[in-house]
Amino acid sequence: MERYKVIREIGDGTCGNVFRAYNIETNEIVAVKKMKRKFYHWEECISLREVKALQKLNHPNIVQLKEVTMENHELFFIFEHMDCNLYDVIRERSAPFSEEEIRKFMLQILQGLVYMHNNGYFHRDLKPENLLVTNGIVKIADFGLAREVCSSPPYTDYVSTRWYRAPEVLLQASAYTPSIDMWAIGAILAELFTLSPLFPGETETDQVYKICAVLGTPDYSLWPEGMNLPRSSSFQFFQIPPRNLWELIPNASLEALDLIKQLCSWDPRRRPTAEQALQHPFFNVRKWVPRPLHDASYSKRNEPRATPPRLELDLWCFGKESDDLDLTLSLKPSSVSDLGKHVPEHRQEENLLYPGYGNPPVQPGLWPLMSSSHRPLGEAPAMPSWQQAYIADSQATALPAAGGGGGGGGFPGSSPFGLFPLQPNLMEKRSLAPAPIRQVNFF
Ligand SMILES: Nc1ncnc2c1ncn2[C@@H]1O[C@H](COP(=O)(O)OP(=O)(O)OP(=O)(O)O)[C@@H](O)[C@H]1O
Repeated sequence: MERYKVIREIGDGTCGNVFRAYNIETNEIVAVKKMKRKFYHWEECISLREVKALQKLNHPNIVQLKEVTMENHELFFIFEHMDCNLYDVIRERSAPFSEEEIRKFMLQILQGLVYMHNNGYFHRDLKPENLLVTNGIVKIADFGLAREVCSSPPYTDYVSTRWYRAPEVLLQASAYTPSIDMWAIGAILAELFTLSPLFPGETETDQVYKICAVLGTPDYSLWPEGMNLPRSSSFQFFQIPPRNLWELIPNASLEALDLIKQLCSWDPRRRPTAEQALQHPFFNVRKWVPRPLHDASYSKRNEPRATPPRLELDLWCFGKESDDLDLTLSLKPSSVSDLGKHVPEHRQEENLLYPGYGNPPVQPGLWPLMSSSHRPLGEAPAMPSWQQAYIADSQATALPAAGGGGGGGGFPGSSPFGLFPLQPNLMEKRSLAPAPIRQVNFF
């Protein structure tokens, strides 16, 4: 370790202290993570999950482990240095991120996650603190809890941060899948919009309550397997109707709300995989511009916005011909003029992508939602076969071999997305509160 000179401490985690340091031979700035526990054998060190996972993972959106060193029974990881973590970035914001900024963050995180899941690992502790940022580049860090998908359940040592913990983990499922990472991604996506955590539970029970308060109480139709989890029988589910995500996250587009809703599905099998999430219309926004209506008020761009219209989302237009089977989202405004006021103010070049822009309207604005899975409304996205096999026997089943991305349930050229209708507006509007001082608890 004499090759490194510590500049200052930059992180104090559960497992280690992290320091900004530089290599005195090369002057390279690095992050040194000094593990808190002592190690007595080198074998102990190299069998650590963080080492095993990071040795195998090499991706621009995964923090790079450069070196592992043991000295006087102390273990040091030398990482590429990143400027800050996403929690710091969120905390320092005085105004919400634009959707474009959020899209850029999410794109990178999901790309790292696709790579990781396709290589047979899931993270199990995704949270803003574990997403490191330098000049807009985001990298996934802290693989201390990363699990090989082929390791055998039960997973008794799980200790992920509560606010981002998936319901199946809270309800003590003994086996779970990479979809627990997708739940965390949904919570993080929502937080990027509001700058506040979506499910800030103070205890495990409160955590389930907070989830119910947003998604509504689950039942057999929403999550049949969930009702039989060990803790479900002893657990008093709070009977709470779902909230309208639009009200909770007023600055998010319909596409973003839909992605959050799908990622934060009670049933892990309804959550899109990372690969599927990347195919969601949220990442294709320029292709899915709503058709502007012929409404004079829309052209008055500088006028203050009226109260948002009440919109009802619906799926329709299932034709009988195979070519007609793409899902189409219809906006059903309470009045045409309401919709005109609601239509987002896309920049000129975005509007140009919509064929027929400027034509007199003949029908409400439509977004095709790129589904060729032809599943009925409300059914879970098609589950990749590896995930089915994994759940089927609750035993070790390795993910398909890594590589450019083919495995892990991706559907190049198609997407599993349909929209679940947004819930009725049941509760009062939550304001955009400044990010709270975060207390992160572990069990
Ligand atoms: N490569 C890095 N570059 C810059 N900062 C880093 C780096 N790695 C970690 N940090 C900082 O240190 C903090 C703690 O790091 P890390 O999460 O790896 O430790 P931990 O002990 O495993 O933490 P946790 O309590 O989340 O399990 C991070 O949130 C981040 O702010």
